[in-house]
Amino acid sequence: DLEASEQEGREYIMHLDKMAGIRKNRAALAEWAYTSNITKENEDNRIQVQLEISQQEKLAWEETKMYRWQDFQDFSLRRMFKKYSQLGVAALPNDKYKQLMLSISGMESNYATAKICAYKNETKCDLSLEPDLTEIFAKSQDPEELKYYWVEWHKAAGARARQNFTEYVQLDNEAAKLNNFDDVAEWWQSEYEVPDFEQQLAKIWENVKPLYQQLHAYVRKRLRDKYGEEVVSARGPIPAHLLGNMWAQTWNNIESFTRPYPDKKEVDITQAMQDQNYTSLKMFRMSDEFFRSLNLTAMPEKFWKNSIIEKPTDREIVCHASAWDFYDGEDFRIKQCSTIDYEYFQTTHHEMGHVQYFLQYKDQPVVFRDGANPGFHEAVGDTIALSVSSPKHLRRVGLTSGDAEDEQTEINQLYKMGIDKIVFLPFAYTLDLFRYGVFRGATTPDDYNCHYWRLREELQGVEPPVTRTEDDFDAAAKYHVSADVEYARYYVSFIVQFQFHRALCQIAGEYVPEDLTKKLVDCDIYQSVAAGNALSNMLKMGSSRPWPDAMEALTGQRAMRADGLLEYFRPLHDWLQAENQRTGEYIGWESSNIQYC
Ligand SMILES: C=C(C[SeH])C(=O)N1CCC[C@H]1C(=O)O
Ligand SMILES: [Zn+2]
Repeated sequence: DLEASEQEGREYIMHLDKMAGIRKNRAALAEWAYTSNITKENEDNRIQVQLEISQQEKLAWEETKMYRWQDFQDFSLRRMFKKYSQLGVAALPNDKYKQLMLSISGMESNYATAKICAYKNETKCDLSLEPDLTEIFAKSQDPEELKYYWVEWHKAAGARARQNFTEYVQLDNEAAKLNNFDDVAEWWQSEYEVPDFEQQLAKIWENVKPLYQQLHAYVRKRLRDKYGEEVVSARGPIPAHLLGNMWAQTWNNIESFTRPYPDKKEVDITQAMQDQNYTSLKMFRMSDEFFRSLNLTAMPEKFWKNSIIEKPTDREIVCHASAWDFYDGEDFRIKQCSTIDYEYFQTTHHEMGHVQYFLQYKDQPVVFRDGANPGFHEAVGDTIALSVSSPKHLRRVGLTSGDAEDEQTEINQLYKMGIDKIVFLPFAYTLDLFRYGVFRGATTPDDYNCHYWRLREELQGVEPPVTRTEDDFDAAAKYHVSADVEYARYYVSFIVQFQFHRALCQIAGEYVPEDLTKKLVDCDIYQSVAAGNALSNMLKMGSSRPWPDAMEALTGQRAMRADGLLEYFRPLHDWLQAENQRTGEYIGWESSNIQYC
């Protein structure tokens, strides 16, 4: 009868979940070994382990079909079975599975080991993306030098990945179909468990776009003032290589010469960190201390022993920052190639947020040890970093002596946050709108680069520094495209982190709507146990409930909405409108004169 089989089902799934934890631990160790020491031997071992594990997953998957779990009464039990009833890429036959793994690791190792020759010194050809090109893009104000490095990187990391990428699309779509999805786009979106996910993304963009266009217009004017009409036009897109970042995804590196009130005290946190002899370990210790001040969990001993927080000198590794759960309840790690600057100070909090989530849900069944949705996982660390980057907190830790808040300083502060958070949204939206089209077959290989730039121009208002053709494949010059990492998670994160931040600030008594002494922009939840407990209650849930339940637990809202972000940046939006009116700057952009289709 149903009762017995539900009890049998419970015993079975708890056993299967335990076995899954052991498999995931083994897979993570093999992947860590490879990405922290890129050798052919470690790549072969990683693929061998993934193949063996996929066999075991197939057997377990066959067994779950013996239970009529759809009729079970217990919500959690049904949810566990539902998740285990989806096999994933292991549904591919062995040879195709192996081919898919090879095409992805081929792209990822190409990206991680790509070396570029120095500008005006063709004999020095050992420059890496991290830290070399990243530092050049942060500091150089020479359009020709930036153009050179932009072109070389997109050749080495983008064009060279086109063949593997085309194969990956084909095989990953086959895996999607074996999981009863039309294509990978539908598979990725199923992670968000809402039927109108893509419409929600579009709605949010409509809400944020007016603010973005004002910020884009202001920045374009300031760049035109600096580089001249020949380099930056009055009404066209902004050339992508002038924005302080290889992908123009955040523009914080051009703050020093574009901020609204340049005569107000300069808040150069990178300089302050270097003057105070910050180390990578100090950044991690400070972040860990912030989480502990909220009554959240301290990093365990193994974390400090096993993490890699600086680029090794004796081997090649995947430098792109990552956080790792080894699913044994005690081994959690971060791998990143830290440099001592504001950007990596933020990244450290971002990655520590992932590990805090791992720690908070470590007692859930393995299958629920995940973010409520992928965007939630990306939002934890950033939410904490919103407090850390407030003038109040930076003064508390001695990173700025910034004068008391006045109107102009507040606009400078909101501008600094806006060129990080607002400008990121159209970039993130573009990356997965592009890949949705690719997976659906709407964008074919002979259109890949043209479609990519058409979207970037339409949504982000940027253009490539030089003509592009289909010999290029610029999308893969971004880590997540070369590493098969879905990107809508960051778009979701940059929206929900402001809903989380607002809720936490109210709980901490740091933000009181209409009370001008308790503004959202000044909020710092540091040492608020009440805020920490509220955050912990949401994080402990992992993916055991649909994400609207988790969102409601913390914010009282059940939907992701732009209102948190728009409320935070309201004063900046008003200022930008007035400023662009004053200068007569054209809002928006006409089509580019650069040939790319
Ligand atoms: C820091 C990570 C690792 Se999950 C990352 O990839 N991020 C963090 C913000 C956006 C995105 C990027 O770098 O493109
Ligand atoms: Zn992340």
